[in-house]
Amino acid sequence: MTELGNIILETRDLTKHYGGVHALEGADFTLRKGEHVAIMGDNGAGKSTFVRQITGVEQKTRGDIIFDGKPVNFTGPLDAREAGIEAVFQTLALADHLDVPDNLFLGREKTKWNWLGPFRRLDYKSMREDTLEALQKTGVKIPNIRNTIQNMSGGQRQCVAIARTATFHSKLTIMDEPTAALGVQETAQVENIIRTLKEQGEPLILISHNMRQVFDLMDRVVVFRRGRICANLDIRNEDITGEDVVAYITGAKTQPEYEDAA
Ligand SMILES: Nc1ncnc2c1ncn2[C@@H]1O[C@H](COP(=O)(O)OP(=O)(O)OP(=O)(O)O)[C@@H](O)[C@H]1O
Repeated sequence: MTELGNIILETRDLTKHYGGVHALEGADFTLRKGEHVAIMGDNGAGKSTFVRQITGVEQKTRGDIIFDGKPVNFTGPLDAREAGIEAVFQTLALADHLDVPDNLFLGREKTKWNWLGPFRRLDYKSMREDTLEALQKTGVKIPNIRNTIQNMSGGQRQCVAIARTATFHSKLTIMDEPTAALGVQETAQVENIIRTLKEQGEPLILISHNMRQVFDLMDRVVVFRRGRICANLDIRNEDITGEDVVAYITGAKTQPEYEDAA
Protein backbone atom coordinates (compact mmCIF):
# COMPACT_ATOMS: atom_id res chain seq x y z
CA MET A 1 0.00 0.00 0.00
CA THR A 2 1.45 3.37 -1.02
CA GLU A 3 1.56 6.10 1.59
CA LEU A 4 -0.15 9.27 0.42
CA GLY A 5 2.82 11.40 1.46
CA ASN A 6 4.94 9.37 -0.89
CA ILE A 7 3.05 10.44 -4.00
CA ILE A 8 4.29 13.40 -6.03
CA LEU A 9 1.68 13.31 -8.80
CA GLU A 10 -1.75 11.82 -9.16
CA THR A 11 -4.33 12.24 -11.90
CA ARG A 12 -7.92 11.10 -11.54
CA ASP A 13 -10.19 10.70 -14.54
CA LEU A 14 -7.95 13.09 -16.50
CA THR A 15 -9.65 13.70 -19.84
CA LYS A 16 -9.02 15.90 -22.87
CA HIS A 17 -11.32 16.21 -25.87
CA TYR A 18 -10.49 18.32 -28.92
CA GLY A 19 -14.00 18.79 -30.28
CA GLY A 20 -15.03 15.25 -31.22
CA VAL A 21 -11.50 13.80 -30.79
CA HIS A 22 -11.19 11.99 -27.46
CA ALA A 23 -7.41 12.31 -27.20
CA LEU A 24 -7.28 11.40 -23.49
CA GLU A 25 -10.00 9.58 -21.59
CA GLY A 26 -10.24 8.92 -17.84
CA ALA A 27 -6.53 8.63 -17.01
CA ASP A 28 -5.88 7.51 -13.41
CA PHE A 29 -2.15 7.76 -12.87
CA THR A 30 0.10 7.83 -9.82
CA LEU A 31 3.79 8.68 -9.54
CA ARG A 32 5.72 8.15 -6.32
CA LYS A 33 8.58 10.35 -5.17
CA GLY A 34 11.85 9.13 -6.66
CA GLU A 35 10.12 6.91 -9.21
CA HIS A 36 11.02 6.95 -12.93
CA VAL A 37 8.08 6.00 -15.14
CA ALA A 38 7.96 5.61 -18.92
CA ILE A 39 4.87 6.40 -20.91
CA MET A 40 4.67 4.29 -24.05
CA GLY A 41 2.12 3.82 -26.80
CA ASP A 42 1.62 4.00 -30.53
CA ASN A 43 1.56 7.27 -32.45
CA GLY A 44 -1.58 9.18 -31.53
CA ALA A 45 -2.20 7.13 -28.34
CA GLY A 46 -2.53 10.24 -26.17
CA LYS A 47 0.89 10.37 -24.50
CA SER A 48 1.74 13.98 -25.33
CA THR A 49 -1.83 15.07 -24.64
CA PHE A 50 -1.50 13.58 -21.15
CA VAL A 51 1.69 15.52 -20.35
CA ARG A 52 0.33 18.72 -21.91
CA GLN A 53 -2.49 18.69 -19.34
CA ILE A 54 -0.10 18.06 -16.42
CA THR A 55 2.30 20.82 -17.46
CA GLY A 56 -0.34 23.49 -18.00
CA VAL A 57 0.29 23.73 -21.75
CA GLU A 58 -3.41 22.98 -22.26
CA GLN A 59 -6.47 22.99 -20.03
CA LYS A 60 -8.10 19.64 -19.28
CA THR A 61 -11.68 18.86 -20.28
CA ARG A 62 -12.34 16.97 -17.02
CA GLY A 63 -10.62 15.32 -14.08
CA ASP A 64 -8.23 16.19 -11.28
CA ILE A 65 -4.50 16.72 -11.04
CA ILE A 66 -2.96 16.49 -7.58
CA PHE A 67 0.65 17.63 -7.41
CA ASP A 68 2.74 17.41 -4.26
CA GLY A 69 -0.37 16.86 -2.13
CA LYS A 70 -2.48 19.70 -3.55
CA PRO A 71 -5.07 19.89 -6.35
CA VAL A 72 -3.64 22.10 -9.11
CA ASN A 73 -5.02 23.88 -12.14
CA PHE A 74 -2.05 25.32 -13.99
CA THR A 75 -2.92 28.19 -16.31
CA GLY A 76 0.29 27.83 -18.36
CA PRO A 77 3.70 26.13 -18.48
CA LEU A 78 5.35 28.86 -16.39
CA ASP A 79 2.77 28.28 -13.69
CA ALA A 80 3.67 24.56 -13.66
CA ARG A 81 7.38 25.36 -13.63
CA GLU A 82 6.95 27.66 -10.65
CA ALA A 83 5.22 24.81 -8.82
CA GLY A 84 8.27 22.62 -9.51
CA ILE A 85 7.52 20.77 -12.76
CA GLU A 86 10.34 21.02 -15.32
CA ALA A 87 9.39 19.85 -18.80
CA VAL A 88 11.45 19.00 -21.89
CA PHE A 89 9.18 18.83 -24.92
CA GLN A 90 9.45 17.95 -28.58
CA THR A 91 8.41 21.52 -29.30
CA LEU A 92 10.58 23.30 -26.84
CA ALA A 93 9.74 26.26 -24.71
CA LEU A 94 12.97 28.05 -25.51
CA ALA A 95 13.21 31.71 -26.43
CA ASP A 96 14.64 31.83 -29.98
CA HIS A 97 16.00 35.36 -29.74
CA LEU A 98 17.98 34.74 -26.53
CA ASP A 99 21.39 33.11 -26.12
CA VAL A 100 22.05 29.91 -24.17
CA PRO A 101 22.65 31.36 -20.67
CA ASP A 102 19.59 33.60 -21.00
CA ASN A 103 17.50 30.56 -21.94
CA LEU A 104 18.90 28.47 -19.14
CA PHE A 105 18.20 31.10 -16.51
CA LEU A 106 14.97 32.48 -17.99
CA GLY A 107 12.80 33.45 -15.03
CA ARG A 108 15.53 32.48 -12.55
CA GLU A 109 18.23 35.02 -13.34
CA LYS A 110 21.16 35.21 -10.94
CA THR A 111 21.86 38.62 -9.47
CA LYS A 112 24.54 40.20 -7.35
CA TRP A 113 24.83 43.40 -5.36
CA ASN A 114 25.86 46.44 -7.35
CA TRP A 115 28.75 48.16 -5.55
CA LEU A 116 27.72 51.51 -6.95
CA GLY A 117 24.15 51.59 -5.69
CA PRO A 118 21.47 49.99 -3.58
CA PHE A 119 20.27 47.66 -6.37
CA ARG A 120 21.08 44.14 -7.42
CA ARG A 121 22.14 43.53 -11.01
CA LEU A 122 22.29 40.48 -13.26
CA ASP A 123 25.35 38.30 -12.71
CA TYR A 124 26.15 37.38 -16.33
CA LYS A 125 29.59 35.95 -15.54
CA SER A 126 28.24 33.47 -13.03
CA MET A 127 25.36 32.49 -15.36
CA ARG A 128 27.82 31.86 -18.22
CA GLU A 129 30.01 29.69 -16.00
CA ASP A 130 27.03 27.65 -14.79
CA THR A 131 25.83 27.28 -18.38
CA LEU A 132 29.16 25.85 -19.55
CA GLU A 133 29.16 23.41 -16.63
CA ALA A 134 25.58 22.31 -17.33
CA LEU A 135 26.23 21.80 -21.05
CA GLN A 136 29.32 19.77 -20.25
CA LYS A 137 27.04 17.32 -18.43
CA THR A 138 24.96 16.80 -21.58
CA GLY A 139 28.11 16.39 -23.68
CA VAL A 140 26.73 18.58 -26.45
CA LYS A 141 29.15 20.88 -28.20
CA ILE A 142 27.87 24.40 -28.77
CA PRO A 143 30.59 26.53 -30.37
CA ASN A 144 29.47 29.79 -28.78
CA ILE A 145 26.92 29.97 -26.00
CA ARG A 146 26.40 33.69 -26.72
CA ASN A 147 24.71 32.80 -30.03
CA THR A 148 20.95 32.93 -30.09
CA ILE A 149 19.06 29.66 -29.92
CA GLN A 150 17.35 30.13 -33.29
CA ASN A 151 20.53 29.15 -35.17
CA MET A 152 21.02 25.85 -33.36
CA SER A 153 20.22 22.31 -34.44
CA GLY A 154 17.31 20.35 -32.95
CA GLY A 155 19.75 18.28 -30.90
CA GLN A 156 21.58 21.30 -29.55
CA ARG A 157 18.29 22.93 -28.56
CA GLN A 158 17.19 19.73 -26.87
CA CYS A 159 20.42 19.65 -24.87
CA VAL A 160 19.95 23.24 -23.73
CA ALA A 161 16.52 22.28 -22.40
CA ILE A 162 17.92 19.19 -20.70
CA ALA A 163 20.79 21.19 -19.22
CA ARG A 164 18.16 23.48 -17.72
CA THR A 165 16.44 20.49 -16.14
CA ALA A 166 19.70 19.16 -14.73
CA THR A 167 20.66 22.56 -13.31
CA PHE A 168 17.51 23.38 -11.37
CA HIS A 169 16.34 20.75 -8.96
CA SER A 170 12.67 20.34 -9.67
CA LYS A 171 10.05 18.31 -7.86
CA LEU A 172 9.18 16.51 -11.10
CA THR A 173 10.86 16.29 -14.50
CA ILE A 174 8.89 15.38 -17.61
CA MET A 175 10.67 14.55 -20.86
CA ASP A 176 8.83 13.95 -24.12
CA GLU A 177 11.14 11.93 -26.40
CA PRO A 178 14.26 13.79 -25.25
CA THR A 179 16.71 11.82 -27.38
CA ALA A 180 14.69 11.50 -30.60
CA ALA A 181 16.75 14.23 -32.33
CA LEU A 182 20.11 13.32 -30.81
CA GLY A 183 23.18 11.42 -32.00
CA VAL A 184 24.57 8.35 -30.24
CA GLN A 185 26.97 10.25 -28.01
CA GLU A 186 24.48 12.91 -26.92
CA THR A 187 21.86 10.22 -26.28
CA ALA A 188 24.29 8.45 -23.93
CA GLN A 189 24.93 11.71 -22.07
CA VAL A 190 21.23 12.46 -21.70
CA GLU A 191 20.70 8.94 -20.38
CA ASN A 192 23.43 9.64 -17.82
CA ILE A 193 21.58 12.75 -16.73
CA ILE A 194 18.44 10.65 -16.27
CA ARG A 195 20.47 8.19 -14.14
CA THR A 196 21.76 11.08 -12.03
CA LEU A 197 18.21 12.34 -11.46
CA LYS A 198 17.33 8.83 -10.28
CA GLU A 199 20.30 8.72 -7.89
CA GLN A 200 19.25 12.11 -6.53
CA GLY A 201 15.75 10.76 -5.88
CA GLU A 202 14.11 13.14 -8.36
CA PRO A 203 10.99 11.67 -10.00
CA LEU A 204 10.68 11.57 -13.77
CA ILE A 205 8.11 10.86 -16.45
CA LEU A 206 9.66 9.89 -19.79
CA ILE A 207 7.77 9.51 -23.05
CA SER A 208 9.83 7.19 -25.22
CA HIS A 209 9.45 4.80 -28.14
CA ASN A 210 12.88 3.34 -27.37
CA MET A 211 12.42 -0.01 -25.61
CA ARG A 212 16.13 -0.44 -24.81
CA GLN A 213 16.24 2.98 -23.19
CA VAL A 214 13.09 2.31 -21.17
CA PHE A 215 14.28 -1.06 -19.87
CA ASP A 216 17.73 0.37 -19.05
CA LEU A 217 16.48 3.41 -17.16
CA MET A 218 12.91 3.15 -15.95
CA ASP A 219 11.16 1.46 -13.02
CA ARG A 220 7.71 1.18 -14.54
CA VAL A 221 5.90 1.50 -17.87
CA VAL A 222 2.40 2.91 -18.29
CA VAL A 223 0.96 2.08 -21.70
CA PHE A 224 -1.55 4.31 -23.48
CA ARG A 225 -3.81 3.08 -26.27
CA ARG A 226 -6.38 5.18 -28.10
CA GLY A 227 -6.40 7.80 -25.35
CA ARG A 228 -6.70 5.38 -22.44
CA ILE A 229 -4.25 3.75 -20.07
CA CYS A 230 -4.27 0.02 -20.82
CA ALA A 231 -1.36 -1.32 -18.73
CA ASN A 232 0.78 -0.47 -15.73
CA LEU A 233 3.89 -2.65 -15.75
CA ASP A 234 6.61 -3.02 -13.13
CA ILE A 235 9.56 -3.65 -15.46
CA ARG A 236 11.95 -4.27 -12.56
CA ASN A 237 10.02 -7.55 -12.34
CA GLU A 238 12.07 -9.81 -14.59
CA ASP A 239 9.01 -11.70 -15.86
CA ILE A 240 8.03 -8.68 -17.98
CA THR A 241 9.79 -8.47 -21.33
CA GLY A 242 9.92 -6.00 -24.20
CA GLU A 243 7.61 -8.33 -26.16
CA ASP A 244 5.01 -8.03 -23.38
CA VAL A 245 5.16 -4.24 -23.55
CA VAL A 246 4.76 -4.37 -27.35
CA ALA A 247 1.72 -6.64 -26.93
CA TYR A 248 0.07 -4.04 -24.69
CA ILE A 249 0.98 -1.22 -27.08
CA THR A 250 -0.52 -2.98 -30.10
CA GLY A 251 -3.61 -4.21 -28.28
CA ALA A 252 -2.74 -7.91 -28.40
CA LYS A 253 -2.91 -7.83 -24.59
CA THR A 254 -4.79 -5.75 -22.01
CA GLN A 255 -4.41 -5.96 -18.24
CA PRO A 256 -7.71 -7.15 -16.67
CA GLU A 257 -8.06 -3.97 -14.57
CA TYR A 258 -8.00 -1.87 -17.76
CA GLU A 259 -10.35 -3.98 -19.82
CA ASP A 260 -12.62 -0.98 -20.49
CA ALA A 261 -9.74 0.41 -22.55
CA ALA A 262 -9.76 -2.50 -24.99
N1 LIG B 1 -4.68 20.16 -30.89
C1 LIG B 1 -5.29 19.06 -31.31
N2 LIG B 1 -6.46 19.13 -31.98
C2 LIG B 1 -7.11 18.02 -32.40
N3 LIG B 1 -6.64 16.76 -32.21
C3 LIG B 1 -5.48 16.63 -31.56
C4 LIG B 1 -4.74 17.75 -31.06
N4 LIG B 1 -3.61 17.29 -30.45
C5 LIG B 1 -3.67 15.95 -30.55
N5 LIG B 1 -4.77 15.55 -31.21
C6 LIG B 1 -5.17 14.16 -31.49
O1 LIG B 1 -5.20 13.50 -30.24
C7 LIG B 1 -4.72 12.17 -30.38
C8 LIG B 1 -3.56 11.95 -29.41
O2 LIG B 1 -2.43 12.72 -29.83
P1 LIG B 1 -1.08 12.78 -29.03
O3 LIG B 1 -0.23 13.80 -29.68
O4 LIG B 1 -1.36 12.93 -27.59
O5 LIG B 1 -0.48 11.33 -29.29
P2 LIG B 1 0.95 10.72 -28.90
O6 LIG B 1 0.67 9.42 -28.20
O7 LIG B 1 1.76 11.71 -28.15
O8 LIG B 1 1.59 10.42 -30.33
P3 LIG B 1 3.10 10.52 -30.90
O9 LIG B 1 3.85 9.33 -30.39
O10 LIG B 1 2.86 10.43 -32.37
O11 LIG B 1 3.67 11.83 -30.48
C9 LIG B 1 -4.34 11.99 -31.83
O12 LIG B 1 -5.43 11.39 -32.49
C10 LIG B 1 -4.14 13.39 -32.32
O13 LIG B 1 -4.41 13.51 -33.70
